Formats: sequence, structure tokens, C-alpha cells
Amino acid sequence: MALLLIAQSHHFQPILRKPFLCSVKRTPHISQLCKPQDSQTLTETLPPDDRLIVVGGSKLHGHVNISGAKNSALAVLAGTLCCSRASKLHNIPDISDTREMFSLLQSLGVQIEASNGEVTVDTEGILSVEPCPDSVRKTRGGFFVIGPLLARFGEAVVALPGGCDIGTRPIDLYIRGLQTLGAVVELRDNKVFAFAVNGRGLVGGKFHLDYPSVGATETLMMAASMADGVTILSNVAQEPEVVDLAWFLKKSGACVEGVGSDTLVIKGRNQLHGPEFTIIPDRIEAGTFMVAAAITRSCVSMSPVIPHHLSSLIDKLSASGCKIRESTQNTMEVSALLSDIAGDIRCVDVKTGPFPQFPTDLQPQIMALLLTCNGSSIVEESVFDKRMGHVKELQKLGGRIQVCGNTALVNGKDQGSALYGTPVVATDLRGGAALILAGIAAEGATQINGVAHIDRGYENLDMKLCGIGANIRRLSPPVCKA
Ligand SMILES: CC(=O)N[C@H]1[C@@H](OP(=O)(O)OP(=O)(O)OC[C@H]2O[C@@H](n3ccc(=O)[nH]c3=O)[C@H](O)[C@@H]2O)O[C@H](CO)[C@@H](O)[C@@H]1O
Ligand SMILES: C=C(OP(=O)(O)O)C(=O)O
Repeated sequence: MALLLIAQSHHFQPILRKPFLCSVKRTPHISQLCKPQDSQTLTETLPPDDRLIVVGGSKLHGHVNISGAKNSALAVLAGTLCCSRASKLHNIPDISDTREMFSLLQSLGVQIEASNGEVTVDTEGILSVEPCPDSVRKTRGGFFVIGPLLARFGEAVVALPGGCDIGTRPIDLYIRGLQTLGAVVELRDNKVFAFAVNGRGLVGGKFHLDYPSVGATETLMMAASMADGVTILSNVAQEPEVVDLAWFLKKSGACVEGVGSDTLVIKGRNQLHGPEFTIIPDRIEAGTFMVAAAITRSCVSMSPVIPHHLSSLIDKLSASGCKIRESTQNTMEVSALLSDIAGDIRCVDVKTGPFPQFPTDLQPQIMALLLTCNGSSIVEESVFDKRMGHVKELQKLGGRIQVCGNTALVNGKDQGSALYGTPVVATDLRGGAALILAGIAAEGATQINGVAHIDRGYENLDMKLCGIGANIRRLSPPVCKA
């Protein structure tokens, strides 16, 4: 039923072809390594969870090392499936989403060696075009493999994706784009079955994305890199992680023009090789630490960062009174020390949007900060249709927020907000980060449940915060003996 709704609400017309035969000759061995399962929400699939106890009131100081970008790492790991030789990746963050992506690739027969952020991915022994459905359902990035599998092997069977529960998150653009490249696509048993209709693989085509979707752009870029002929993708996403994937593909031998603009022209290649490639620093992690400095009225530096990836946040924090210094090329310092800013931090209005607009993945964090400012702010979420789950939890912590649809009126401290510790639940990744930030600014102890959501996308967020002075303790559930 859910499937039907997704398809109908986005004018997706599944082509009903029964049965799916996995008949394309270019695929030598297709074995289904994982049994199909019913669709589950991410929350249902998470194991018993850690809790965090955050004691508020500490000032932060010192330096934080920023990890590799989750969203770039997931896309590039999917991109390695285009390469017939091993790829050597640097700066892969050790988070549960990348570990899940390793499992997903291994379920296809890919060999992975990972140590301290260095990961070698060898796709020579691929045996299957159906990644383990459970792994796909636990991440968003897992679904991106449909593009490279289809392009390289002529077919793919991929479960519907998971990821944060922050809105409808349909896949119509992926499907229509792949159809334009010559794929036949069918939705059955909560899985997408796709094959290249002409028996030779995908063919180049022209596709305009109705919305600059990050995942659809990445999936179609990977597919087009190995399609026969030229593909033109217009209104594509321009997020730094999309650009990073494009550079990975170019380093692998792909011909992608227009990188970083709204139109990509891709000349397909028969074969791509595996390059050595370093993932960009995580702008959302860096942004979270910038907000941590601001919410505690502290001074924190961090590296490596690429400042122009963070320009919308830098603009907002500067407008609120924070002082931001780029000390060397890739180090940034954020000060909200009362001696550095005039008066106290001021309220600012925020509206999320595709890059270079304000990132939706920093909306919950800045909302936590705005509760501690003077004045009232309007926060408008325009990317996802249900990304206000953190509001209820921030209200439990004393935040005065009124929500109407996707717009929140956030009242600062002079408008009645006063943060104090209490038990709260993280319901998604960035909402969880916002609760930690509110907790370190609150009076007393905040207990945060649902930490697995946070661990999906932050490498040791609690430990890194403790390293600059926060007071956070992690409590793990007792290990059950069989
Ligand atoms: C793993 C990963 O990279 N995740 C990021 C990626 O998610 P993801 O790639 O899922 O986000 P999209 O850019 O696709 O989604 C943006 C909007 O497009 C809509 N849409 C998307 C696809 C589609 O086929 N049809 C459609 O209507 C979505 O419902 C949403 O409203 O970009 C988001 C927006 O920057 C980030 O918040 C996520 O952290
Ligand atoms: C929404 C996010 O991730 P995902 O797309 O993986 O759910 C995020 O990183 O904030």
C-alpha cells in the first residue's frame, strides 16, 4: 500500500513486466544472497540503543578534527561499483552508515579492507546484482547502487531505501531518470527491479530533474557514466557531496562536464578503473561544532573545513553576532565569547534549500541555538515535508516553539525559552545532534535516547565534544547473554 502511494503521489508509472527474469546476458552470475523481507522503518531495524547523559553548563574550548563527509562517502562507495579495478579511498568516516554500506557491498561479492578511514574496495568478484535488502533499508545511500549496478551489469534488484524519517522521500526521479537511460523498472515486494531493455546496457538520454535531488543526481550520474552515448542531466543538485562524487568518477576515467553547475553532460565509457580518492570533510559535522561553539558562548576551532561549503551557515552565524575566522586555508574558528560579540547572540531567520542555500541537515541544530538568543526567529524547512520531529523534544527541554506546517516560530530566551535537562528521544540523525547541543547549553542533565540515529552519521560526536570540554556520558545497554 505504501508503495502504491509513493508511486501515485509522484506520477510514477511502474512498468509491469512479469516475471522479472534477470535475463540480461552481461550478468554472469546472479545469486540472491539475501531473502526478501517486508519493508521496515529505520527505527524498527535499530538494535537496543545507547543513551547519552549530557550535563549542561560547560564552556567549550580547543580544536576539533572534522571527519570525512558521510554523504560523500556513501555516494563514492556506491560509485566504486562502476570500477572494474580496486578503488582506494581515504577519509571514510567510521559511522554506522558507512559500516552498513560495507555490508551492502559485501553482500554483492565486493571485497573490502578498511582500517582507520582507509578503505580498499575491490569489485572484481561481484556475484549478485541484489544487495542485501536489510542493508539497503537501513540507509538512504544504499539505494544509490541501483545506478552503477544497472549501468555495469544491465540489471539490478534493490529494496526501497531507509534513512532518516523526515518526510515522504519518494524515488520517482531516480526511476524516471533510469527509464530515460533505457531501463525498464518494476516495483514489486518493496523492491525495485530494473534492467536495461536493449540487452546492451543503458543508453545516453536527456533528463530534467523536477527538483535537484541529491540522491537522484548521484544515481543518474553514475548510471550515465557507463551508458552508451551522451547524457544531459539538467536541474541537478550542486551539493559539495555531488561534486565530490563527480570528481571520483572523473578520476576513474568518466567524462563528466559541468561539475558544480546545474547541468551535467556525461559521455559514457565502457569501463572505469578504480582510483585513489580522498573524501571531502563533512560540512554538516563542522557546522554542528560551529553551532556548539555558539550555543555555549565559547570559542572553538576546527579543521579541515572547506569554508565555501559552509557559506550559508557562516552568513547566519555572523548575522547573529558570532565572530568567524579562517585562520589558515582549512581551519576555522568560531567565537561566541561574550568578550568577542557585541551584547549577546541575536535571532536570525532561516530557510532551508538546495545548496548553496541553508542546508536542511543543519536546520535542527540552528533551531537549538536560536532558543538561546534574544528575540524570535522564523525557521522554514523547504526541503523535506516532515523535518520538525525535534521540535517536540526541544519543547520538553524548555524551548518555546510554535509550528505551523513546515514553519517554526522559535522564541529566544527573552521570549520565554529557558533550557533545562530532562529525558528526550532522538528521532532522527540531525534532530538528535540538536538535542545534544541543547543539552550542553541547558541547566542540569539531559538524557538522550535513540542515540543509534546519531551514530549513523557522526563519528564519535559525544567523545569529540567531551574533548573540547563538554560533559557527556554514554550508557550502553547490558549485553544479553544467549
Ligand atoms: C545520503 C544522502 O546523501 N543524504 C542526503 C540527501 O538525501 P536525499 O538524496 O534523499 O535527498 P533529496 O535531495 O533526494 O531530497 C530532497 C527533496 O527531493 C524530493 N525527492 C527526491 C527524490 C525523488 O525521486 N523525488 C523527490 O520528490 C524529496 O522528497 C525531498 O523533498 O540529500 C538531502 C538534501 O540535501 C540531505 O538532507 C541528506 O542528508
Ligand atoms: C537526512 C540525512 O541522512 P539520510 O539521507 O542518510 O537519511 C542526514 O544526513 O541528515
